[in-house]
Amino acid sequence: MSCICLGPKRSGKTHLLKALQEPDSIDETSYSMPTIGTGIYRIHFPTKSPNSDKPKPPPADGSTQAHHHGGKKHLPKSIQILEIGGSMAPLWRQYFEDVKKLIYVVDTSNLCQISAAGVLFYSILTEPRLQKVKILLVLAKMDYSYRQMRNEALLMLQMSKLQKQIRQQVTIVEASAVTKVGLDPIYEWLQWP
Ligand SMILES: Nc1nc2c(ncn2[C@@H]2O[C@H](COP(=O)(O)OP(=O)(O)OP(=O)(O)O)[C@@H](O)[C@H]2O)c(=O)[nH]1
Repeated sequence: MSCICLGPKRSGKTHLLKALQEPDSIDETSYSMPTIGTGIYRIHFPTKSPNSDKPKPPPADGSTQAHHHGGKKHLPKSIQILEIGGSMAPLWRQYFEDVKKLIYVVDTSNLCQISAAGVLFYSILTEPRLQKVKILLVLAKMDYSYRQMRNEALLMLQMSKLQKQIRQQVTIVEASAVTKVGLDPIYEWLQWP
């Protein structure tokens, strides 16, 4: 799978992917079972009609191919993402072959586990097979977190130090599966090659 989603147990991966797949399927009462093993999600990118700012629903045919129109290259309409459960962390590396994009989800509302999340993140960034991979760091559950938590989370992940040492391009997005904050930049990141 060319796009994988990793992160510690209960960090919010399943919730986020479900929200990206079907925004209305998640609210503050939703619960996701721990992922034992892996899960596959097909995410359709919202499209904007020329006369409206409202995203249009995904195409019924589920088509995914990039195509050319009037000489202009169009972006893909959907992407498939493999989520690997946090309980599978010791086995994550079995899934690192042929990965082009990697989403790493951290629970920003739980600073107690963030150092452990950082250690796992570092092991991903130093993995030889992932040196050319584009990385999206999602600071999840932002609806639970107060404003300053973003900076505290990045500090505890030692991001400024890490970014000087690593070769990958890391994009950071604050998101919430409940309020849908951050979903648009994630769609954009996923859609662009
Ligand atoms: N308030 C809030 N709660 C969230 C959000 N995302 C996840 N949660 C809560 O956190 C729980 C765990 O989220 P999951 O998405 O299952 O976590 P996961 O990373 O897939 O966990 P594993 O399957 O163990 O790897 C959910 O059941 C929700 O209760 C969010 O954006 N906001």
